[in-house]
Amino acid sequence: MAVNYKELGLVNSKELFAKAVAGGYAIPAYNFNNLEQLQAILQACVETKSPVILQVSSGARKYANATLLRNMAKGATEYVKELGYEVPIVLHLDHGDTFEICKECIDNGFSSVMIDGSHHPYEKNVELTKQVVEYAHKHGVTVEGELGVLAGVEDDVVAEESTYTRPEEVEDFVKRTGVDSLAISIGTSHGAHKFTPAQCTKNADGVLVPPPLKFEILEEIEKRIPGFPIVLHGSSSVPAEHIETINKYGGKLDAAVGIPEEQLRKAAASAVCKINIDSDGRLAMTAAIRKVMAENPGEFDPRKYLGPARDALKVLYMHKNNNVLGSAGKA
Ligand SMILES: O=C(CO)COP(=O)(O)O
Ligand SMILES: O=C[C@H](O)COP(=O)(O)O
Ligand SMILES: [Zn+2]
Ligand SMILES: [Zn+2]
Repeated sequence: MAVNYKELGLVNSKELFAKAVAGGYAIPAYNFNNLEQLQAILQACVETKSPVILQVSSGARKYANATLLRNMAKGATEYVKELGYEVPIVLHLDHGDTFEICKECIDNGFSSVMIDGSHHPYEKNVELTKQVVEYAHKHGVTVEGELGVLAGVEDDVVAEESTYTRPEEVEDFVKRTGVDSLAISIGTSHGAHKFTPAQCTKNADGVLVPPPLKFEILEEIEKRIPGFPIVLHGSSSVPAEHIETINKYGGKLDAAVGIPEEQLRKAAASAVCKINIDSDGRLAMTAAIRKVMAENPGEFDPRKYLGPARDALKVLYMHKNNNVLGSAGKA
């Protein structure tokens, strides 16, 4: 039996995006796969009074099970009330790649889906996206499409190099598909290894600074579809402190450089109204777990390392909402 998102207390992204574009901030889209990640996201968003998009990838769906996920989302809407502030929650499919997976999510309580047809030729992308939009809109579900390909790994697909979004395509794509938001490629990429040190320069403090995002492409896109909600994937900043902690306690993560927060702030102030962050959370969790494991080798109660991991995640998400995305206080 199909379950509509409204029965779970969720909202779609329509109104949140309109406010975010007008207000010059971005809604956080944080990926989750388990209980601790969900708790951290919700606690952080309630404390900062930020709307939130809970993102689930195909891999996360396989990992967590559709029935459990649906009930976790329902639990999320009740949990935030218990925490004392009812922030709006969107349950979003991240990188859906077929009509079938989008339909399955829509029928299982998701309030928003991404159909990522960007790996197909343009006309096929239009056709696939339009098919998803037609089904989704019948159920009040909002749809994110994508033009341009990000480098990095997404759901087991590895793109060696990015292909920037072609501004001359966006107007036609948005008109013909009816999508509610558009993910673009302007130099971000998925994963922790976005840039090699060789691609970066060192600033006065010795910090590696990667080449800037292609803001000129974003500006050109905004000119062609003014006020239309734009989404930025691959927006982890890869904090050096987490890399250092991971490596200090037995890990081996070399040469990981992400998107500087300054650039994300600039993007959030524009028509970019959804910023996707997953890798930073993975790093914060892993750093906390490695530290506990190394300092307490006799520990075998998962709560003793997942608890600190959850706390570290919460600190990270509060920082993003307060200082990077500008979403704090907007719920
Ligand atoms: O875009 C993402 C999820 O769709 C996540 O990007 P990061 O790997 O930079 O966190
Ligand atoms: O786009 C990629 C997201 O970070 C999700 O990653 P995943 O497919 O490993 O769950
Ligand atoms: Zn893609
Ligand atoms: Zn992504």
